[in-house]
Amino acid sequence: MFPEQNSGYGYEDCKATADWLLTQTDIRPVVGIVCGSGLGGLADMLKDQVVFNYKDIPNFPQSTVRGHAGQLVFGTLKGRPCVCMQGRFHLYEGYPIQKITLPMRIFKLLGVETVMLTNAAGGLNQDYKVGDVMIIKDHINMPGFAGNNPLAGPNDDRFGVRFPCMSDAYDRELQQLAMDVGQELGYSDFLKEGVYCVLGGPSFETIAECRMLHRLGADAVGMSTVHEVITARHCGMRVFALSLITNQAVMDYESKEKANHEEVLQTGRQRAKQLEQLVSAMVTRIEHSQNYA
Ligand SMILES: O=P(O)(O)O[C@@H]1C[C@H](O)[C@@H](CO)O1
Ligand SMILES: Nc1nc2[nH]cnc2c(=O)[nH]1
Repeated sequence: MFPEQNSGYGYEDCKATADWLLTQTDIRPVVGIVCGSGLGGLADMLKDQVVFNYKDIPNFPQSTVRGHAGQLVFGTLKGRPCVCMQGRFHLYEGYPIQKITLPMRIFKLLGVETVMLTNAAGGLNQDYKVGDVMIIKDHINMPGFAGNNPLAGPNDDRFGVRFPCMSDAYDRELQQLAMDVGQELGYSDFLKEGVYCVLGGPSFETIAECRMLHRLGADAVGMSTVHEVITARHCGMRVFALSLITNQAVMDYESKEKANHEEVLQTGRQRAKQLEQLVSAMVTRIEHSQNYA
């Protein structure tokens, strides 16, 4: 279950991949962006792009899900050097959890300081509507309750400590920045803040499961992000994450609604432009160790 040395996920493997990427481009990213299902258009915001197919990057997994293009895009966003994953990996694709999160460690070794993650999620909070954008303030890691945590196994201190704190996983300044920027852009009507719960997928939830998750304090449910957040925090990157509420979780036996991936992708397309505006405006205002003004 745990990665052995030479498993392909260790420090040396991540370093080899990061070093290889750094020989292929002069861009030295300080922001890393992860595109959720149907949100790959975020990568199109980058200027002066250098694009790698995942299949050409040593050690990198392959995207297998529709709506996840499988490209790593380097470029600049309003002058800030960025790297963007156009396609992420999920537990249900069959990858070991350490492989799903490997890109976070590669981000770190590329010099990334801030990670911005996006996902598509089902809304559990009855005040949420399809198309709302939920700024994630906290998470519930259901697979983690069963021991499925990306940090399980030997700890490599070069990345971080054995027992990282998660009560500050989601950077509060960045949450506030998102709210401020969202307000300036006129997005207040569809901006929310809430708790994201990750499940393993790929099946969507039953009605009883949705009711249970809601009672436990989750506002939205999905199949990603949390493993990446844990790994990113472990190695000391700042984290911002948001969910696009692509569908309403079915909570009622009378409902005719059925969760489906088509609706997820369709909602992504409808909100794409506003999400691009929000993320790009935030990127220009995040402070980094170097000044790009
Ligand atoms: O990568 P994300 O979390 O955005 O993808 C969600 C979860 C499933 O992969 C898919 C279901 O439609 O969207
Ligand atoms: N688990 C889960 N993931 C999603 N991704 C987008 N919508 C949903 C949903 O309703 N449930």
